[in-house]
Amino acid sequence: MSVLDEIIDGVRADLAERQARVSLDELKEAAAKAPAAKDGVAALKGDGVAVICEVKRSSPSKGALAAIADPAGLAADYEAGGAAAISVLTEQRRFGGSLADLAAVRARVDVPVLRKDFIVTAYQLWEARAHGADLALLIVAALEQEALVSLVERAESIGLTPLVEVHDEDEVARAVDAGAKIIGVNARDLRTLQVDRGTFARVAPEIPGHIVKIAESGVRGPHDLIAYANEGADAVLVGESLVTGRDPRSAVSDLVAAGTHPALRQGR
Ligand SMILES: O=P(O)(O)OC[C@@H](O)[C@@H](O)c1c[nH]c2ccccc12
Repeated sequence: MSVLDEIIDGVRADLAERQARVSLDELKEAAAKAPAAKDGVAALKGDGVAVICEVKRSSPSKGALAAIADPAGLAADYEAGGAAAISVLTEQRRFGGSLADLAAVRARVDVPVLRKDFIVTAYQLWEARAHGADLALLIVAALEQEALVSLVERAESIGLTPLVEVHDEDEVARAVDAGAKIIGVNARDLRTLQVDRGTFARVAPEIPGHIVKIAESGVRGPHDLIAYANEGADAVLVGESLVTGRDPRSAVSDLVAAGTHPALRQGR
């Protein structure tokens, strides 16, 4: 069984517990009361390279990264540094996240918020919206095509912008067929947990021009952002290097400065 399969087994078990506690109707009521969803595509399409910053306590590859006692405070630092959006890991077993983290971050920042999890049912999309998310991650490798198509449609119908994650050319074709408007290319293969920073350069040319392209994982600092920008990234998604660094706000502003540098813009 791959790591991805193991993670999803755990996600399904936790999901069954929540479904036993909270009905879909209750979630829909909460979603109706949530602040209107922000436009995820617009937030990532400005001048320069948008920086999406992640609230991430641990990971299956590295174990514990940072305690993050105050996820909303961290998100506020990210926003102050110029983050275009905040990604909140809500998977509990391997990443140490929760829906409470998502709600806390949502209450604190104005930029769009992504629910980062292993979404396999529409119930989780309603949870995302009920806790104030604007975007939701859908991982192609975790879903049959039929499920992917229906989750993309459902996400959009409830106001969420799907961020569809791929890690090879075949998955790009599936994401495009499913109608993705934002595609994230994950340099980490979730089946093996190996990072290959060449993934974006290989896979991005397969993504049609009108689709927002995000380079995900393994961004250590401005030099990686610049490399991804030169390969056509509209945005980067950064977790580990921010949560393990000393000063997340200045680390984000260094990334944002690199991504808006005039020399970079000319080349894009
Ligand atoms: O911490 P990093 O290497 O900067 O990566 C962030 C993000 O890309 C990574 O957390 C991620 C990308 N896709 C995912 C899917 C599920 C869980 C986590 C992820």
